[in-house]
Parts: sequence; structure tokens; C-alpha cells
Amino acid sequence: MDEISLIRRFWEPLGRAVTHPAVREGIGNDGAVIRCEPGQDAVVAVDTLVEGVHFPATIDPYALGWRALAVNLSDLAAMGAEPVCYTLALTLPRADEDWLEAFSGGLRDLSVRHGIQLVGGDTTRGPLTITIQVQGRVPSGTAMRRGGAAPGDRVCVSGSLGSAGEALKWLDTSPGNNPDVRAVLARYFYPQPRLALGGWLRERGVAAIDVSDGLVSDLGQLLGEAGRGARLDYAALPIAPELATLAGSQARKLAASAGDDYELCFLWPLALGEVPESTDEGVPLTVIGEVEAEPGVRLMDGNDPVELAYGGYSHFSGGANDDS
Ligand SMILES: Nc1ncnc2c1ncn2[C@@H]1O[C@H](COP(=O)(O)OP(=O)(O)OP(=O)(O)O)[C@@H](O)[C@H]1O
Ligand SMILES: Cc1ncc(C[n+]2csc(CCOP(=O)(O)O)c2C)c(N)n1
Ligand SMILES: [Mg+2]
Repeated sequence: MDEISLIRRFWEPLGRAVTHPAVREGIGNDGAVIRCEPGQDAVVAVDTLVEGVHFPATIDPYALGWRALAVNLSDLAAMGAEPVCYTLALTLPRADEDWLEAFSGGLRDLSVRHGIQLVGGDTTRGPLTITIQVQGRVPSGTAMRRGGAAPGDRVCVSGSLGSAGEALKWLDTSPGNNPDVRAVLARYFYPQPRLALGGWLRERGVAAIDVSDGLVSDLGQLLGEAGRGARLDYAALPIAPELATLAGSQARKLAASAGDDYELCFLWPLALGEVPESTDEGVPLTVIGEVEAEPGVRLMDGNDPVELAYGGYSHFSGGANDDS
């Protein structure tokens, strides 16, 4: 199958699966044309997924399509943006039609769920790599930004943490009928971007980050360069029951440092009152700590500091990736 037939068969139908009103020209020209609405700002983000780094070679292509879009939508969620459109740069070792059918199916199902339209891309031959760039929009001047932390802000997180990190241990095994293993693998393969929560936080002016590298590392980024820090209550980190069963005493360590969960971590100012236990749509919210003037993230188990050997994922330092 040549490049043009591949685009006609897989990408053009995907581009028609969602039609967003802001898209003037989608697939088929040298560039897509998107309407700039008065009173709106465009929000753009891009993430690449590389085989063996972000996903195992054995991944189901449907899950890969889902996951590649999900991690990008998660960045729009963290900005409080409404999804508009995306581009797909796909590098494939070969054009396997069954593989492409499943991969495009995963993309289609998540894109339909969130109303985001494929407007273009690039298809090339080489080692399997997927780059997706997403575009969203927010009312002008309201996108959520990192770095505005004030002492006393409550540090909060949505859902639960650590399950996707536990899944890394099970990627090469068959889950059989073990419901706990199935549950952690579902968290890893099918991230659920928190777009509704992102919009809800933006309306309240609350700064957020998505937890992709690991809580302690990502919270450090959210606190920004303003020199603030935070104290986190280790016992308060929300753990899913399946993670507690599979990881036992290691569960909270995973929740503090493993990535891939794509929950939102956010800083809730005291002026907004108590943090609700959940959003109106039922997303659980947990207070896990407090912003402090002193820089650094301090993880405390009661009065005892918890030392993490591993603070979060970094492409150019630590473990197997450390070639410095
Ligand atoms: N190659 C690059 N060129 C320009 N800007 C970059 C590049 N790599 C990262 N950035 C920018 O640096 C900032 C931090 O990037 P980073 O990838 O850590 O954030 P993220 O995409 O939210 O996290 P993650 O990739 O773990 O989901 C972002 O504003 C990003 O756009
Ligand atoms: C097979 C496999 N091994 C390890 C990991 C862990 N991992 C890789 S990149 C990353 C951070 C997010 O990436 P980025 O910062 O590039 O957005 C994490 C947590 C994984 N997902 N799959
Ligand atoms: Mg990134």
C-alpha cells in the first residue's frame, strides 16, 4: 500500500469522524485552516510516543492509538482547554493494514468521545514513533498557567495514582482472570484525560498539571520557578484498591513517583473554601498537602520524611536512560 492510498483509506475517514465547527480546511491541503474566534485563545501542545520508551512493542495497536491521543488531550485538560483539532505524524516500519485499522480505531473512538478532529499529519517509514499535536481553545486570557502557587494553597489530585506505574511490571505477562492486573493494565493502556475537570478548574482560576512523569516531579514543575515548595502527606495519596492489593507497602511509593496515570494535580487557593470531595461529574478529588514558602517538595509520613530513590521519569537521567 503506497502513502497516498494509506492516507485515503485511514486518515481521510478519521478526519471525517469528527467535524469541528472551527475547522475551515482539514486533511487534503498543504496545511489545515482553523478559524480564530474573537474572544478565544488557541492552546497547542505536542507529545511523541516512541516504542520501547513510552509503550511496549507488544502493545495492541488499538490501545496505542487511544494512548497517543489521550496523553495529548491530557495536556489540553491541564490547560483547561476545550479540544478542537489535532495532527498526526506517524512513522511506521511497514504498512500493515490490520495494524492500521486497529490503530486508527483507537484514535477514532477517543477523538469522537472528546469531539477533536484530525486535520492533517505526515506518514513516513522508520522505527515506530507517533507524534500528535493537539489544538484547543479557551476564553481569552483564562488558560491555566504554572507557577502562581501561594503558601497555604491546598495541593490536590484527581482520581488515584500509581496504578499505571504498577502496570509496567505486568506488561509482558498475560493478565488471565486476575481482575487487579487487568485493572492496572487498563489504567496504563487507556488513560482517561481529565478534560471536564480541567474546564471546571479553569473556571475557578486554579492552576493544574497532568501527572505524566510522576507526582513529585510534576508538582515541582507546577510550583514553577517562583521558589515555592510543598509538604505532601504520604498517607493521603489516593490509591486504587487494585494497586493496594498488587503492590502492598510499595503502593504509595508508586503513587508518589511513577508516571503514566494522567490525573490532574492542582493548587486550590484557600479563598475558594473547602475542596469538594468530587466534581459535579463525580471525579474524586483528594487534598494531599499544602504549598509552603520553602522551596522543594517534602513528602512526610506523619513526622517522618520519606526519601524517594526515584522521583519521576526523566528521558536523559536515571536508570537505563542515563548515558550522561
Ligand atoms: N523540543 C522542544 N522545543 C521547544 N519547547 C519544548 C521542547 N521540548 C519541551 N518543550 C516545552 O517545555 C515545556 C515543558 O515540556 P514537558 O515535555 O516537560 O511538558 P509536558 O509536555 O507537559 O510534559 P510531558 O511531556 O511529560 O507530558 C513545555 O512548554 C514544552 O512545550
Ligand atoms: C514500556 C514503558 N516503559 C516505561 C514507561 C514509563 N515512562 C516512559 S516516558 C514517561 C513519562 C511521560 O513521557 P513524556 O515525558 O515523554 O511525555 C514514563 C512514565 C512507559 N510508559 N512505558
Ligand atoms: Mg512533553
